[in-house]
Amino acid sequence: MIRLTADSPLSAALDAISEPLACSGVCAPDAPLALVLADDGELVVDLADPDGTVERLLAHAEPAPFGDHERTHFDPAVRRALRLRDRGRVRLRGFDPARHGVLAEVEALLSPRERLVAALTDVQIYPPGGHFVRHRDTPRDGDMLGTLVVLLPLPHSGGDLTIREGDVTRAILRDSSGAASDAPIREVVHVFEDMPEETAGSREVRGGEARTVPGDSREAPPGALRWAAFFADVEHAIDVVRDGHRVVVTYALSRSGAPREPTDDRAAPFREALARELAGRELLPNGGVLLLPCTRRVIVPRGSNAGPALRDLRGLDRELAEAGRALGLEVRVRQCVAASEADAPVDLAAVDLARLREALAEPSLAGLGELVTFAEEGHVLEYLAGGDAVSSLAPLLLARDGDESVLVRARARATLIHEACFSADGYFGNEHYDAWLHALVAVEMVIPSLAARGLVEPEPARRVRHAKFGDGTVVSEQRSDDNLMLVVRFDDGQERRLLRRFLVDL
Ligand SMILES: O=C(O)CCC(=O)C(=O)O
Ligand SMILES: [Fe+2]
Repeated sequence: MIRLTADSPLSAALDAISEPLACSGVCAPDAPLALVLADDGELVVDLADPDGTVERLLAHAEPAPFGDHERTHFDPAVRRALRLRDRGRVRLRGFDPARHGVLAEVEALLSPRERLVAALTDVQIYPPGGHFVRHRDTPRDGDMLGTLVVLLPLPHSGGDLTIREGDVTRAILRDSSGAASDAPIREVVHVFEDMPEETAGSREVRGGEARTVPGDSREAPPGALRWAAFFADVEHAIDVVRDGHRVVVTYALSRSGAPREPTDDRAAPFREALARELAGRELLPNGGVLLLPCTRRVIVPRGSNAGPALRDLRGLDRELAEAGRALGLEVRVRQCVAASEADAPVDLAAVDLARLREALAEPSLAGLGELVTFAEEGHVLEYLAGGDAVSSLAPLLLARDGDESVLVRARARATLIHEACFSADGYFGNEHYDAWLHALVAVEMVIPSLAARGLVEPEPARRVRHAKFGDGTVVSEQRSDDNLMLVVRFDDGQERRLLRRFLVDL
């Protein structure tokens, strides 16, 4: 197994591509805002009477829980918020993610090849002191890709929605205190993983790569809606609300099955580097498999026997897989296990090996069973304690000897399959999960040998002479008992099998 590190052209090309994680924007409602309840009228969002609005909402609310493994808990230290009792059946009048073009924006960034659908899942009210600690959203099913949060225009301060990736935390949805006053009404900010902190969450866009929705750039009126969308596996948190009530409507964003044409060629630098490598002689000369650890997790059903497919890859990972296919390579997905993120030191005492063993025994993770032993022997723990900069066990665990190369990816957001097993500061979904797991995967690209790539020089023809048959070209050599025989195609067109000693080299 070979590790292609950051100084290799492929790894360098990969790491130079920035990965979008989230986007946020502002848009105007197209009707007076109201939450339409399933069978009990509607809750009007009255901008002239925010207190009355909140009071009406609270009358229909219940405490919001969070999920911890197979249990659902209420604990204000983790999540202090209320939610509408009718939440799954509520409709928001005045805004629709598809109608307002928000869905199209999110697709362009987070799901370039597949249309998304947005399902309203929750209406949450954070009172003063309300918050939600760092967590990832519990997948509702294998199609869930991200979360869209729409902030209702009710005055409050604090309660920023922040995302964290690697060691960078940024606000993607801020309180309404004046923030929207000079915002163009339809401008959308794309948040890239390596976007400098000072531009994050502001309206500045990153040179060339972020797009602004065409259209008017009027001042945002006071009733504008601010929204943010992010991958569901991105860690996020709601800071403490200082004053007022923060009210958000959240939508699950799921893959719809309908294809979409990508609007940008994000993977181009990698595809071009790979094309150059395939034309050269260094990469897997005897053929083999190139492994790219993914940055986004995929969602697999617990207990399923089928591993993830290409379609299950998210964001840039999918684009990279398609880049391999565009070059004619066979591309597959391999499940793997990797360490917790390097910047989040693992509390070794908190590691629950029994849980890890249980997770790895999942049929969908078949083949990873030996890792249980690996973990039990303490290797995983040693590795985690080492805080390897690559933050991935992938290079250690994925590859078979000999015919495989692992591309080391600086931003492989490698996390244990069942990160609850290893997370020192907890993993909290919105509800408990009982059927779906986040899993780390790698893209496998089958690299043909140099010969199959047409890069092997044909052996120069070997000419011989026979006293009777004249000159000919050696086709093959055969050993018969102790005699060396040559098969020769003579210039008269006949092939003959003759003892070596009756032939002279020319
Ligand atoms: O309140 C928000 O902005 C997001 C809420 C959230 O993270 C969740 O419901 O999982
Ligand atoms: Fe969340």
